[in-house]
Order: sequence, then structure tokens, then C-alpha cells
Amino acid sequence: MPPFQLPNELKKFSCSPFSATFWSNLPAEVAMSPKTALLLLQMGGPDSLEAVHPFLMNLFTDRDIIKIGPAFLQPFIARRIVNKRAPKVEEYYRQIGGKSPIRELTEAQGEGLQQLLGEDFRSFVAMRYSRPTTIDALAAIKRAGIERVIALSLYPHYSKATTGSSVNELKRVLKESGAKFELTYIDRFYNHPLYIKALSEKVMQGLAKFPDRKDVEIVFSAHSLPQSFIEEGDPYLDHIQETVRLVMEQVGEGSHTLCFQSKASRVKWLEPSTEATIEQMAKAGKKNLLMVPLSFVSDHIETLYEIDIQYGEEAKALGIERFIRTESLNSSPLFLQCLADLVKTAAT
Ligand SMILES: C=CC1=C(C)c2cc3[nH]c(cc4nc(cc5[nH]c(cc1n2)c(C)c5CCC(=O)O)C(CCC(=O)O)=C4C)c(C)c3C=C
Ligand SMILES: [Fe+2]
Ligand SMILES: [Fe+2]
Repeated sequence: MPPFQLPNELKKFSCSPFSATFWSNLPAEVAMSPKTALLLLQMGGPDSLEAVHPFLMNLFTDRDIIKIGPAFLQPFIARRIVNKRAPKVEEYYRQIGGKSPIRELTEAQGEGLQQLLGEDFRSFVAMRYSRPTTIDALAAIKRAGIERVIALSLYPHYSKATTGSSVNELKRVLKESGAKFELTYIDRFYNHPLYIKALSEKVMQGLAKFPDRKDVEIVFSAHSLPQSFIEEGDPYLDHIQETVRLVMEQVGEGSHTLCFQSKASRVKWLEPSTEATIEQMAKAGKKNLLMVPLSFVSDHIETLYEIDIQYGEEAKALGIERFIRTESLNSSPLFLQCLADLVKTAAT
């Protein structure tokens, strides 16, 4: 049998060898810097239309987010799925400017955070399925001579599929490279008072765009997840529900509902779907919807394409008169203060 070969798409992303020599040969910019590295963990996204296929290959070959058949077959099944899915997804990215803005937005969050925290900290980004990868980020930290790392997952609600996957990747790279850092993890912040305040501020700003807030239905739309994750003990749904409860406590009276978007496979995912919810609202005669994307802290395909374009057009066709989405947190000052508080607590 010929030796197992990585599909070409994956080779493009396996950018650095996992060898002890690679790590020991990295020159430190500053010998033993006293700084702490903030390592922002995010999903990533394609930075061009050509990068959609490799991005999807990386995602569909990650068994933390999706298990398709036995492990040794997954790269081949994934390639079939991605070959079929990529043209459709490329079109979505084309409609939002030809790429995901997630890298720039995450780097801006890192810079904002660094400014709030001062000179003792330096931020780095590790994307799970695109560049800069975890290897890129750890190599940059090593080059900067930094030994202490706070890994901050930018998913507020813990799931094995998202934060779990990024943390596993980090541990894998550390193990295989032999690199040593003093590591602290921040893996959830769904109930942090400043996160709730930042989100509530966006909801209030959104409500202010309607003539009368009493007529508005607040639709919290979280990223869906296969039901099997929840059955196996994933706390994601509990975290989402708690965020909704806490935000509504701040926002005050208001008719609201929770639904789930972006189902990506045929198994049973969390319900009701956002699409079905919008349809049901329209049938019930609602005219004003405020969409609140929940699982993401920055703009990307799920907000810019799925909510703004796809659901927006569907809502209009169904007779919804005002379909408004809350702004994503991106570099909201309150949100950056939340991240800074999380880091300060972890650093002490
Ligand atoms: C294959 C199964 C998937 C699971 C499970 C899943 C969970 C999940 N994802 C996010 C956040 C994001 N997902 C994004 C894109 C995206 N997600 C999947 C698949 C699963 N996600 C795919 C195939 C894609 C690519 C687009 C597509 O083909 O539809 C992104 C955006 C990337 C970007 O544009 O920058 C984010 C962010 C969460 C929070 C979550 C479960 C908790
Ligand atoms: Fe996703
Ligand atoms: Fe998605």
C-alpha cells in the first residue's frame, strides 16, 4: 500500500515542521521578554475566494467539530463534501466582499486589548482553520522571547466543537513541537458582566432604530450545534440560554425568542432554526424584528451574508417591514474592557 498522503489542500496549511530543531532554531527578538502573550483563539475564515476550499477542508477534517466515518477515511470524505460545498460558499463570500473579515477584526481586537492592558502584554492571533495558524502564532511568541501565554478563546459559550477544538490544537502543537510555555486558558465568558453589558448596549441601540420598541420582536440567533454534542454533556446550550436571560434582565421588558442558525450537516441540530422562526413571526403578523447574533464576537459570513442578505431577503418577501441586526461587538469599548478584565483576572 502506498504511504498515506495528506490531501493537497491540507499540505498548503501544514506550514511548519513539528520538529524540535525548528523550535530551537527560532531566534528570540529579545532574550527572555518579561511580557505576557495574549493568544486570541478564533475559528478563522478564508482571506480570498481561492482560500475557501482549503478553509473548508481544514474544518471538515477536524474531528472535534465533525466526525465523518472512521478517522482514516475522513480526509477523503471531507474532500467530496467540500468539492460540492465550496462553489456555494464561495458565492456567499463573494457577496460579502470576497473574503471573511474575521482576521482583521480579530487583530483589531488584539490591538485594542493590548492598548488597554499596557506594555506588559502583547497580542497574537491563532486561527483554527486559516492563517495565522496556532503554529504561526506560537512561533511568533517564541521569536519574541515570551514564555508566559494567556490563551483567550473568543467564543463566549464553551463548546467542544469550537473552543475545545482550538485548545486541543494548541495542546497538540505544544506536544509535537516540544515547545514550552507557561500557559493559562480562558475558555468561556458567556456570563461576564461586561460581556452582558456590551451585548445589551448593542440590543438597546438596535431597539432605538424602531419607531416603537413595544412592537419589536427580539430574535436571538445563536450558531446551531448538532444535538448529539448536548446529549454528550456539552454546556453550549446552557451557556447560550444564560446569556439570553442576563441580557434580557438588562434590556428590560421585551418580547424575545431564541433560535439557531447555520446548520451544516444532515444530523439533528439545535432547533428551532432561525429561518423557521422568521417565517413563524411573519405568519403571526409581526412586522419588526431585531436580530441579535449571539455566538460570535465579530462580523463574518454568518452575520454579513446569512442574516443581512439571506434572512433579510426572506423576511422582506414574507412581509416583515423592519428587519434590523444588532451591530457585532467587534472592537466595542465595553467588550474590550470585558476581555481586559478576563486577562487581568487570569494574570494574577
Ligand atoms: C461542520 C459542522 C459545524 C459545526 C458543529 C459548527 C459549529 C460552530 N461554528 C461556529 C462559528 C462559526 N462557524 C463559521 C463557519 C462555518 N462553520 C461550519 C461548520 C460547523 N460549525 C462551516 C462549514 C463554516 C463555513 C461556512 C459554510 O460552509 O457554511 C464561522 C465563520 C467563518 C468566517 O466567515 O469567518 C464562525 C465564526 C460556532 C460558534 C459553532 C458552535 C458552537
Ligand atoms: Fe460554524
Ligand atoms: Fe456556520
